[in-house]
Amino acid sequence: MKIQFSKMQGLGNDFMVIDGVNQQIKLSPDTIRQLGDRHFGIGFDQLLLVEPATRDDIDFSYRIFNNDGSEVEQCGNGARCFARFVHDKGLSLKQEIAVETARGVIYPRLENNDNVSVNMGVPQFAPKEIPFIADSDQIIHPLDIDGTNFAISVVSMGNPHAVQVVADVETAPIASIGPKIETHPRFPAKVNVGFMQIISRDEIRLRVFERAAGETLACGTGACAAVVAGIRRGLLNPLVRVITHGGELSIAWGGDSQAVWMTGPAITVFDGIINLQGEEYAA
Ligand SMILES: N[C@@H](CCC[C@H](N)C(=O)O)C(=O)O
Repeated sequence: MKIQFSKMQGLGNDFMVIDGVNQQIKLSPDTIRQLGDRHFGIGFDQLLLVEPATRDDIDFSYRIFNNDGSEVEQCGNGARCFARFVHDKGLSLKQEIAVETARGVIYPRLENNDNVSVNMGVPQFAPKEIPFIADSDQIIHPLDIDGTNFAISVVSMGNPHAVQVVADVETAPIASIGPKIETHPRFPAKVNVGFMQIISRDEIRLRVFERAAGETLACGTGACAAVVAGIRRGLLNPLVRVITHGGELSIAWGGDSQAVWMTGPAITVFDGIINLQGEEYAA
């Protein structure tokens, strides 16, 4: 079975994007892991599967898999690449698209300057995947790691994030503390771990140790979560420039029950065809 795909990236967070509207695709977690391998496969942080809408009021469904094969609820950089993909492949002529994800509908919009803006929905502060946080008014939660308390803010952008403020993202212990927070027993569904350095009320530097994927060059939902956490902590203005190792995003949030807006690039690197064996690839 041959599968056509595009390799895409948003700020260096990279994706294998598959048209599941015109191709019948069924991939096992094992296969996704193999495809995601940077030496033996195509290599990506996440695989995005574009599928037909299940309802009349939306345009597409969109499924997201980390490169370990696990399916996740949301992906910000992926949402921008998804919008660029359906437009460039002629699957939709609309400038603004309604897309169903595992955790609600989001609305990517193609801008005239090649950027994509996405209404990422309303953040949540006592997400159901983090049962110990019953009080959404509590903005900072202590988290014990090997006897040291880390002051984290928990934000769900559909997927879970634990954000902390650090003095310098370049020297922050991402590789050692990231996995410990990701797999901390207080996060039974695991968590994406954000390290945010406040540069000013309008600008942050951010590194994210992503759940299942490890540190990526940028994380879109991580940027939304960090800005929301910073605004709730009284450290940031409603419009913030987020600088990552892969480039910059603009994140806007008006507070309370308002949706978060994310704006940034979405780039196609190449198109490809992969020849896969086995019936699991042909539905
Ligand atoms: N890179 C993404 C987030 C992908 C999913 C994440 N690793 C999770 O497990 O929730 C983004 O840009 O948001």
